[in-house]
Amino acid sequence: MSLNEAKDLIEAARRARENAFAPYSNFRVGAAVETIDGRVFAGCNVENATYGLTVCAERVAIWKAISEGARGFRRLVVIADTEELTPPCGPCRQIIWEFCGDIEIIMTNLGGKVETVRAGDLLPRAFDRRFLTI
Ligand SMILES: O=c1ccn([C@H]2C[C@H](O)[C@@H](CO)O2)c(=O)[nH]1
Ligand SMILES: [Zn+2]
Repeated sequence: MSLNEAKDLIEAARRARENAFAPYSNFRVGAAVETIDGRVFAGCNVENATYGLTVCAERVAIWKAISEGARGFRRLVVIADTEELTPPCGPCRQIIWEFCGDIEIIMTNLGGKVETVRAGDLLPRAFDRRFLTI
């Protein structure tokens, strides 16, 4: 992966972040996932007055992709306005593992700082379908 190649994906996440519905936390997040065949699906966090119903940007992006029939992902971008780059939360790590496996996760901020990490490093020894021997 070259960061240059990821420019469009980062831009998609940055644009999605502008749609964040975050009146409660004021913490705006964007995400974008790229399929193996090059399609991009982006999402933002969507909060709710019942706080626990809030959905993160990463899950919105992935569920948009899945609901459009996309399968097989290459990389995922998450963008927020933090100096220490914002990683996916615990529930999102599980969802990323379910649909994307050991994908490359690109974390970035509005200033252009970028770090990459693999999903498997964020969620070691994950529970997944391999354990469901039904
Ligand atoms: O990786 C993250 C971390 C947090 N949030 C959202 C959830 C909530 O709306 C707000 C504060 O946690 O940020 C995301 O969308 N993605
Ligand atoms: Zn999350």
